[in-house]
Amino acid sequence: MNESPIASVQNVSKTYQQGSRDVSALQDVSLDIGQGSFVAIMGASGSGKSTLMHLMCGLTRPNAGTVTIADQNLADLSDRDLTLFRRAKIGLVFQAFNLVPSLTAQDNILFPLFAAGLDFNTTPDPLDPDPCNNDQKVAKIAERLSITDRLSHRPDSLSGGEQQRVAIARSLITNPAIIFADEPTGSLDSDTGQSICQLLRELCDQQGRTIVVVTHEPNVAIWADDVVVLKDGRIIDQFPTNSFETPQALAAHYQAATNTQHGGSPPSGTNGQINRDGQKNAGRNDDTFTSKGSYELDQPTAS
Ligand SMILES: Nc1ncnc2c1ncn2[C@@H]1O[C@H](COP(=O)(O)OP(=O)(O)OP(=O)(O)O)[C@@H](O)[C@H]1O
Repeated sequence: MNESPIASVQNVSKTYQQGSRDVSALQDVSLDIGQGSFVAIMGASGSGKSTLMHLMCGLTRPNAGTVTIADQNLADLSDRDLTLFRRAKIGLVFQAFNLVPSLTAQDNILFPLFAAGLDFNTTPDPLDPDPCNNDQKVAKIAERLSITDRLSHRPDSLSGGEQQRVAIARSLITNPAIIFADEPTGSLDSDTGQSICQLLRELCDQQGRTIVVVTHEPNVAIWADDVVVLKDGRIIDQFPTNSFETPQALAAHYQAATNTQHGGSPPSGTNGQINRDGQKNAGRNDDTFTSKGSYELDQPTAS
């Protein structure tokens, strides 16, 4: 990684309070994500994937360690400023799409722009070399995502794949520094899921987008550049996907990593940005928290 990472997690630990018990979700995790890379975070249920993603999104704060996104240490932001930062700099994509049912696709896509206090009708997007107003911006993104003819439709008249494309368009509208996708194909059939993966890959390759995907699925992870494996709140392995020709081969390596106490064989091609540690049992024992689609969404509840 030649330049400073777009996302940096350093020695981060997160413990949840559950009644009188402490539940350790992450232990001394360090991870750097380079600008323009596509990273998949894998791990069994309860391994800490969503917690790590929430920390990087600023949806929750660590008990120890630092999270830096686009050169901003999130600990230096008040809750309000953190919300504003998240709206402007971070794109979120969810398994359940989380579109507002009463809004058209066009208005769903535009929503984060207004939530972030941006308006390309009055102030051109400084990050876009081709100045355009709000509608032109939506049109441009929609064309890239092949949803131009769906913009006037509400979510209930869109297929699952189209809804996820709208959700990805929504995540792009503010030109975020990084896009986080939590099980983005989890509600889709396998072919549609693969087309969404291909789209994410193209956004990375063609537009230099930085993409972090949380997934259980090797056939999603194989589209990434690198896979980070969590087990019991620790990173136990990190490997580039180009060593694997098929999702099955990737799955075999992943299984080997998670079945051994300290992870799989030393990852080839790692860049020293990942700390790998042994395991510590955290266990999953809380049902007050749902990792899928339960985030603070910065958008209105459907009426
Ligand atoms: N709000 C919370 N309160 C108490 N414990 C929590 C809370 N959130 C997560 N945990 C616990 O932290 C650990 C990590 O949870 P996390 O949701 O990050 O795992 P995950 O890998 O994303 O799981 P899944 O794949 O099932 O979504 C688990 O033991 C979980 O029970």
